[in-house]
Amino acid sequence: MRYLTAGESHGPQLTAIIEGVPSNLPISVEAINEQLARRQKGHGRGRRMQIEKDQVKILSGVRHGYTTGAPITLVVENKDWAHWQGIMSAEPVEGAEEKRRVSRPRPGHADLNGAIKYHQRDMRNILERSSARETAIRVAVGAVARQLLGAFGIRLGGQVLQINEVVAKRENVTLDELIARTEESPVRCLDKEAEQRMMAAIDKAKEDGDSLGGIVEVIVEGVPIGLGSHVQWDRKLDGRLAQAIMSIQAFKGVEIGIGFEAAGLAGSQVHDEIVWSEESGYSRKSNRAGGLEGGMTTGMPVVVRGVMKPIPTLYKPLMSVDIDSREAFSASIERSDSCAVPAASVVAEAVVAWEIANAMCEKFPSDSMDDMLENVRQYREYTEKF
Ligand SMILES: Cc1cc2nc3c(=O)[nH]c(=O)nc-3n(C[C@H](O)[C@H](O)[C@H](O)COP(=O)(O)O)c2cc1C
Ligand SMILES: C=C(O[C@@H]1CC(C(=O)O)=C[C@@H](OP(=O)(O)O)[C@H]1O)C(=O)O
Repeated sequence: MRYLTAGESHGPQLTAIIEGVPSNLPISVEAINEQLARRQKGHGRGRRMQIEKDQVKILSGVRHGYTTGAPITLVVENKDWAHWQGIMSAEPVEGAEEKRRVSRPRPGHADLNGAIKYHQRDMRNILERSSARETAIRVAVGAVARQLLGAFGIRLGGQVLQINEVVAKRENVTLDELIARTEESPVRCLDKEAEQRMMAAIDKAKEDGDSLGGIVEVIVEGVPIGLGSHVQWDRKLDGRLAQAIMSIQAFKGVEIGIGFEAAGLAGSQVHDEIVWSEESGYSRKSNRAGGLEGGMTTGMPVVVRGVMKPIPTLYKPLMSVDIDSREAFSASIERSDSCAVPAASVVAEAVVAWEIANAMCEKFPSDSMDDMLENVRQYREYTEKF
């Protein structure tokens, strides 16, 4: 499968074209909208989230609730477009081009590098596309991938593990419990005490005109053994997951399993011992590898973490340079979130869902669900008996 997204933050809409989704997959618009609503929540979001009420429109590739095998077009409209029509118009509109021009690049955003690279004297032309508004349509794409995974009993959830200095205590919970409890939390965190401190830290940052980052985790259960491959660099699933997470706006690091902690431990403390039983075949005593070895799934839950840096736009801006005068000025202030880590955990789930679904489609014949369901069933039987 593959997909592309298009659309500006304050343009009329975001669009995605997905190709390669098996035919005869039931698609629920409501389930896509649920994911879109999850992404809009979270303590620390800015005023834009009160304007938008993200809803998907499916414009192709689905008929009467089922995929046909044709490319699927998804659209999420920007309600804020109403306030930006002249400024963002594709046709020239007299006097509108100069309105909301950005000439003072924000440190940490794409403004300056993009302006230089694309020969743009108005950095709005960079900001509009680099904006994480684009993650809305990626969550819609991820929601289609989730529905595909669901047909094979593969499920996933996510949580926030850290915001700024506040680290959540780890708890051993089932995936169902994780999903239910994070849904109730304004910061998508299981640890109630940490949740309160995270919210206080976000409020304080907002008051100070500052912003905060953090760490999110995604867990995928029910994945068959052997998705991805060891044979070629670009087929390694751990590498693809890392790219997917790093492609989310503001993500600066990725870990799989115990990740960076492995550097300080001996091999005997890291690798997961292999066991076999009559009922379930091969399994592991632990899952420090996060469900991936040699670029392939082990059948244990896939565990991926990502670190998000603090939001670049600051209401108390850092110093920058005006590209017209080249004099020192405070960076420009755009309406902004102060912390989007909880929202980003939903985005992380979406991009991970896509990569796992894509790996499923590569491993199994995937023109239609009919082919795929039968092949996955046979393969699971085979792996249990191996
Ligand atoms: C869900 C989400 C919301 C974001 N909201 C903002 C925001 O309101 N203001 C801002 O300056 N950056 C925001 N960002 C981050 C920027 O989009 C990102 O830092 C920028 O595109 C530069 O890319 P880079 O940080 O990956 O280098 C957000 C990121 C995510 C994932
Ligand atoms: C619109 C979204 O996030 C936006 C991401 C973003 C950025 O610079 O990345 C800047 C802000 O845009 P605006 O200035 O229009 O408020 C966020 O609101 C969204 O998540 O749907």
